[in-house]
Amino acid sequence: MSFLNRLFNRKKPELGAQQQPLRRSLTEPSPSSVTPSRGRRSSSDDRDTFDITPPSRVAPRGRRVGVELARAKTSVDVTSVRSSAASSAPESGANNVVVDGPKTQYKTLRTLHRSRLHTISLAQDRNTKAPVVLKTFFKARLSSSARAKLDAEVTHLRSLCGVPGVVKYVAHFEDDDSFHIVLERCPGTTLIELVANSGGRLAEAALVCDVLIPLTVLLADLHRRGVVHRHIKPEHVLCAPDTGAVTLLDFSEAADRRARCLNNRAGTLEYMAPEVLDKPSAEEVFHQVLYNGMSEEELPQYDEKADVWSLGVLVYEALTGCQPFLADSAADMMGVQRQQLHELDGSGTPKLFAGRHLSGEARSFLEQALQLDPINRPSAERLLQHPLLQRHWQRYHTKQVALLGASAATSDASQPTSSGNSPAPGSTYNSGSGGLPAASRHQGVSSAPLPLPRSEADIVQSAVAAGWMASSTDVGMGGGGGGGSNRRSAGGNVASAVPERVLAAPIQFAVR
Ligand SMILES: Nc1ncnc2c1ncn2[C@@H]1O[C@H](COP(=O)(O)OP(=O)(O)OP(=O)(O)O)[C@@H](O)[C@H]1O
Repeated sequence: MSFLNRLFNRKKPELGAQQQPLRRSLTEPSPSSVTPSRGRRSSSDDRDTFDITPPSRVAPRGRRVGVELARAKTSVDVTSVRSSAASSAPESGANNVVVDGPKTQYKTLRTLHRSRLHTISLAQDRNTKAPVVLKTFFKARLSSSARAKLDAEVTHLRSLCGVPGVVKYVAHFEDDDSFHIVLERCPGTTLIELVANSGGRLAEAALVCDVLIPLTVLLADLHRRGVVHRHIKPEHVLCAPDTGAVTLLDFSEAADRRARCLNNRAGTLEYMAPEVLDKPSAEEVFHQVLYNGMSEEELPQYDEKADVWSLGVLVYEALTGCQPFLADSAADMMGVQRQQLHELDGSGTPKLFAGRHLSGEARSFLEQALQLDPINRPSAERLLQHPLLQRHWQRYHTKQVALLGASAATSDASQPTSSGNSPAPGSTYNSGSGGLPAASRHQGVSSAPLPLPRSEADIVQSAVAAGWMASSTDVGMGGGGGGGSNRRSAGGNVASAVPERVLAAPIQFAVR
């Protein structure tokens, strides 16, 4: 489904003169750092992937005009590195496989997704009848580094089990041929499908309430735990607007900042932050450490702000139906990002926003999340206070409260039970959440009383005072917003201009 939708629904961005259309043919050699183009490509390894989920609904064909069929889903290959590199083999329970259950316990129902290395299937636990997702990796095709990544993924999934919004780990085990990870089957469709089924782009209110707020809440939580996902993209976000649940998938690239240095390029090219693009591949890091005697700490590093950039790309894509940055290699991508953000069209608008119908708030949000310098980019926690989220927060919360009521009326049976795993240590959302509905627990909605709704004037005034926007005319404007904020963000240091705690997010977080 997502392959078809990507193929037909996602329009190419309108390219500036400097940005060349991507028309790489399949016979054309790929750049060495990039996986070969075929099907829906993955970032994290050398898998050529094909999503074979049958289409459920298809977006209107009218939106497909001008689709670039050869638009690259360019991915960086980071798996050829040997797993013994301390830097690139993240903290993991490597080789310490715990067998949680036999394969026969799970009845495979339908294949969702297939790649050279693995198959993802819908399955059912024969004992509990619980629906699960089975990720099966073919051992013969796994390099040692791919295996190390797999172990790291399991380690992250286990340690994050119970964290609202993280796909829930159920079990993992291996047999002679394969390695299996069993996950809770999450509700909803991927964001890419949601966008496609909404006619090629999402309305701002729907995006913010159903996706952006819960996803930013989740990222803020992960970052407080030291976890950087490094693989945020629409295919890895499952959304269920009906229940308010948003689930983040694929922790194969996740890294714990407290346990290792983030110094290698990882993720999917289109969603990769500038400070990640210019890092060496995992193999190059391995080489530097092993052969040149460099220590991990000597290599340039990046942090969780990389996820904030990817979030910005995801939001742009959902609102416009186009990917903001397209290039064939990491080096090209850095140039494209700079051009799109810094080069102005005739009317003084950055090319990225030229001809885009975005509200002033949406544009301001994107300008912040897509700051080239991570120092100027707000944290996920800080973005929760952005006027774009503030404006829709009341609606988001009202919806959550309605779900709470519906859930309470039904029964207490909404307690998560499928995995039986204990909650993650230190989870801020586990205690006292028993009375919340699944969706609310899922997204960490507090049961604390709400503050009074903020008036529009309040939001505007605070946004201007906080430096999110240059003037009140930037707020709520259609057609790309005011020029003032463009000019500021192009050269200004927003971080230094933003006073602390000017805007308070209505939902309070326990910061650990
Ligand atoms: N727990 C889950 N519940 C429901 N659907 C899932 C789940 N896990 C994966 N899927 C579906 O399978 C697709 C592929 O999953 P995922 O992206 O995690 O695999 P992957 O190993 O990262 O594949 P790739 O590397 O090709 O992106 C998702 O886009 C989603 O549609």
